[in-house]
Amino acid sequence: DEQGTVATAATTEDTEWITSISVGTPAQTLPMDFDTGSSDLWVMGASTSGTSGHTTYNANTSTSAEAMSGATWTISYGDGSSSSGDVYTDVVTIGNLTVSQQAVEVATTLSSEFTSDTALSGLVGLAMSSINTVKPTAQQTWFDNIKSNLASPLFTADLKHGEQGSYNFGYIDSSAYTGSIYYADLVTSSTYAGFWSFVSNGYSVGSNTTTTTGSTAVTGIADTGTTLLMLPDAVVAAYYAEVSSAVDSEQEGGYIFSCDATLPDFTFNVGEGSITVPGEYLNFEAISTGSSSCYGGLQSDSGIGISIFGDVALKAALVVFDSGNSRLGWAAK
Ligand SMILES: O=C(CN1CCCCC1)Nc1ccc2c(c1)OCO2
Repeated sequence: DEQGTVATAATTEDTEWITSISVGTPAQTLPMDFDTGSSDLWVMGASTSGTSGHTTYNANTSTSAEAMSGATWTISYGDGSSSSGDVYTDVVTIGNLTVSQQAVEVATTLSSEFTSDTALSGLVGLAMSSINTVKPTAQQTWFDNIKSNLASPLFTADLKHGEQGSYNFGYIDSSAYTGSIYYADLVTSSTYAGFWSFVSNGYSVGSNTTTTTGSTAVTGIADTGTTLLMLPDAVVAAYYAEVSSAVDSEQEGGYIFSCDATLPDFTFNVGEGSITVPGEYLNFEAISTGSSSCYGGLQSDSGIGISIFGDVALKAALVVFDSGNSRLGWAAK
């Protein structure tokens, strides 16, 4: 009945959270992006071009590494980034929990988004193994491999605004949240199968004084690998209608507003309850260094096909990825 916890820390502007894992024997420590929106654990290889400045994984120096002959993988993400390569199995330890034969996908090709992001060595996919990209045989995620050893078949994400957070495996830390955990069942329809997906049946803009509420039902995914909160046009327009300086900028590819604007809170329903994202989380960053125009943390999901509750929303909550009960839990903190 194992339990584990691992610290995670955001890069500048809360753009991505980096979490260290150990791979191989002797252990190679790698800074990774834990991504509940995908299901491949991949690492930059020591001999891969474009990895200078990165910490990389060398299967040749790991006595526990074994090549998975004939296996390959290739993945592309919603932001247009991509990577591909071959596959080994090796020992992978996260927060003192060890999977002895984890599929470790080694990148031999990397898009520029990854070669230029020297903060990370790869990704730990934490969505369902059904969407793992390894061929000819899809591989299990690290979580699916460790799950049966855990006290409870779940993990939690506790990302924080501008400070260190944590991922816990096998238990819910009762001191990490306030009030109740509100649960929503996973959505199993084809578009959402494979993701930590749920339906939010309403939202409101602003704190309890002036609020506009909407009954738009939003079906989205809890995605630690996506920075922003990406919701349907109608919801996003209703939010920015309360921000007098906001405009939907073609040039910037989304809503921008005056950096000194006081932004309203954004509240979305989950099950019997709701989660409130503080207005300050919805000012993502200046559109350029020193600019007085800022880019919104809430943007439209048009063109994506699904709504995404990314880090802007996740850091307002303790989020429970409850595999055992096929549900997602959200609690204030
Ligand atoms: O691509 C991602 C997340 N992805 C996680 C792995 C690292 C690279 C970024 N999110 C995303 C998903 C849909 C999108 C989008 C971004 O921009 C427009 O549509």
